[in-house]
Amino acid sequence: MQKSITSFFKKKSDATDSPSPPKKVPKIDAKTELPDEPHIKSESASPETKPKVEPMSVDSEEKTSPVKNVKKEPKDTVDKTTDKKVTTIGLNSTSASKEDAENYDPSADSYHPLKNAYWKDKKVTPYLALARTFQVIEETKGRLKMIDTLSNFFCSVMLVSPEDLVPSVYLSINQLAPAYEGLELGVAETTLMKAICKATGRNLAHIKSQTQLIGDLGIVAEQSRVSQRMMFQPAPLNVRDVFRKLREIAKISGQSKMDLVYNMFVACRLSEARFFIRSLIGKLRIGIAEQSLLTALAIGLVKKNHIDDCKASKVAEVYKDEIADTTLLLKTAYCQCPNYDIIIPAILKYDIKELQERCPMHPGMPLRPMLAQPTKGVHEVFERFGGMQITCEWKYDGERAQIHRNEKGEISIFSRNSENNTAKYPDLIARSTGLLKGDVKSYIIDSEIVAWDVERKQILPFQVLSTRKRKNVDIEEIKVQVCVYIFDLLYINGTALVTKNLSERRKLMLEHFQEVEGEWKFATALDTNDIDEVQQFLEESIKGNCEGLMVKTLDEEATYEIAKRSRNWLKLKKDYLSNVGDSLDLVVIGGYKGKGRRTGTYGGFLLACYDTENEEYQSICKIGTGFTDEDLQTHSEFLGKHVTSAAKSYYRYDPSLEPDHWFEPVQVWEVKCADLSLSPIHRAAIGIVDGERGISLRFPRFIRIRDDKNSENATDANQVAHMYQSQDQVKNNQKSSTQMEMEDEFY
Ligand SMILES: Nc1ncnc2c1ncn2[C@@H]1O[C@H](COP(=O)(O)OP(=O)(O)OP(=O)(O)O)[C@@H](O)[C@H]1O
Ligand SMILES: [Mg+2]
Ligand SMILES: [Mg+2]
Repeated sequence: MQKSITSFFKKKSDATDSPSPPKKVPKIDAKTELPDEPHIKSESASPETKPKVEPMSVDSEEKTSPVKNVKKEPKDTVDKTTDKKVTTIGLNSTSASKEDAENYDPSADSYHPLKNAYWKDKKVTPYLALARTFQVIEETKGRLKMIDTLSNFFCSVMLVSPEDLVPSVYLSINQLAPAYEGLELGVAETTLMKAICKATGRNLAHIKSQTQLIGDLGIVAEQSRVSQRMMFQPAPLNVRDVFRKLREIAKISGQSKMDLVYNMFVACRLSEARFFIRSLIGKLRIGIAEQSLLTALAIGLVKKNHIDDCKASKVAEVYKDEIADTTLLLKTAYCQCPNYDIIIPAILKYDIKELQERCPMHPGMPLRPMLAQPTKGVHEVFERFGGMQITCEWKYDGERAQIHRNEKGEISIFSRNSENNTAKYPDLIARSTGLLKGDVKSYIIDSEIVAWDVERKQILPFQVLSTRKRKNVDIEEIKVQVCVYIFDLLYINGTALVTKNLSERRKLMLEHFQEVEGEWKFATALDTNDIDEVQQFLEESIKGNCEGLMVKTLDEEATYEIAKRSRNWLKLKKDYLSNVGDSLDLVVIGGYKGKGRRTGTYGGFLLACYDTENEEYQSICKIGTGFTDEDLQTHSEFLGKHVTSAAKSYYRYDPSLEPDHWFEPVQVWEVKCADLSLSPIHRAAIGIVDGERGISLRFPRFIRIRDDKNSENATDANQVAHMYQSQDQVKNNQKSSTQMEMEDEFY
């Protein structure tokens, strides 16, 4: 263990001591070729090395639509706005030419989603059009431009080949199915390298060394294709076939998997090879996150609605309000129905205003959980709720679990993050019928799973739960027993309850379910509006091994707000009521090499919060406290596997903070601090509280890894601003404590 970390540091530190320029992605054009290895000439490759091309199935329409049958478009549809940058398509010509395909550019200002959709005659979206879209997105800096480009492509698909919208969307986020189904590609790089060798006649050592040099097998694959002359060109790929085949590849293994990859790869042209290979590796590298994708879809839809009276590039300005409304409706529907197979046909068929009712929640499909806001004491709770009826529940410190049962009696368990945790809890499934009372066919309950000491009949700390195995759990081998504390009911026997008030939901919960000692319990609750009783209940919750209380409205403003961090659920924690009120969950983006006792591991780290609006990570503090030696070993080993050669374009930081190594945004840590202050260096929440200064944490301390949160669920910039503003000293005199800011020293 120790050895591998030391050698990792040695290798990496060599690289950092004599910095080499960041690996650049070479621009590809038809003339770019990798230098041929001396013993292989691709054009005169021997018959053995020459790929045997087995073209994949071709859409029948493509085979049978002879150019002469394609109707000429009337001349009066000429798009006067089209400039030279984009090839005008299908206006005077009878069909899309090779050039149309190769020059396809949905980022051009003059792009017209209908006229520039060069595949409109065939109504089947070429994979090359999608690959070209990815290619221009990869070269685009700004997020808005990126979204706009994607929306242009989506709009074209909506107009001319709507059947391809679902596969296009999945391919854009590199998913094969809804995230909660957990169908993943992740083909090993060596398997892909072998397929590339076989298809291009290059040898493995060459492909490996090029990949090391360039840092991206996708680019290497593309360059290898460029220099390869084929005996005959297989039929062009299209989006729906590629998607279908990728799903197939994910489900099979061994030689047939390898063959399928090979058959697809030989049919790739130009940048198709790059993105096809990247899809298989599982990293598309174009940075389209879920929220950007939903926005792009919404804009695409508005562009489609106004295709006749507005140039695509102007739609964003002219129909600003409609875009905002559409985006909100789409994102809201996605929170209760995170499934593009359902949402996309619905947006194509119905008015967007009907989306929510057309895509209802149902068991088996996770919904985004309602979240709570922090408070710093009982007084703040009463200030907020005034005379409203409230209830206090113990706040259990385990793992959030949304437990679903569908009509067929199948149970699924989802994490806070909508990940499918069903395989982690076969014990819960085995005992799930004990919970039912009366006639229950389907349900969705909201709960917290905690580790349970069977002998002492008491709750165990979170740390114990986190040692439980995650995958392929065998019920006989379970060491950590769990008890589920149920606190809400969201769906029962075919009816969604989210629009009902908590008191009603709770009544139904008590009616349909029963407690089983040490297995299923209702969260301990107290309905009271007496401040002393709340205080006392808080003390009791701590004695009962809980973190504090959740205080919730019962009858007024008491619906279940999907995906919202609601003011109607307040957290009241005992542990750090003092100044900050809550811990933060932050993303590790960089590491500083340790000195002295910490030599050989990282000694400190750079942390960031996530700004959901700009989709960027903003530095918030350096941290070097709270780690055991073992923690540092574990972190260094894990993060060492996620080092990147440069900061991501979506990291915001001051150059003075430059760490020894940058990391991919792959891990979230829970961190406590003494307080938050304005900072001239850090960028968290910049522009929200102060135009030029961000916010940083003073005396940050590592608490634990948050495996149940992904980087985009990290504490958001708005939450940071809110936490800063609600500190007593800020509220009292609104003055910053910049001078007090200190950097931790790492030893
Ligand atoms: N009675 C309860 N009602 C609601 N949530 C509860 C209850 N008991 C425990 N919890 C847990 O408390 C969480 C809310 O507080 P917590 O500080 O743990 O949030 P978190 O997971 O860190 O997320 P965030 O900080 O984003 O709110 C819920 O997500 C749930 O997992
Ligand atoms: Mg928690
Ligand atoms: Mg928290």
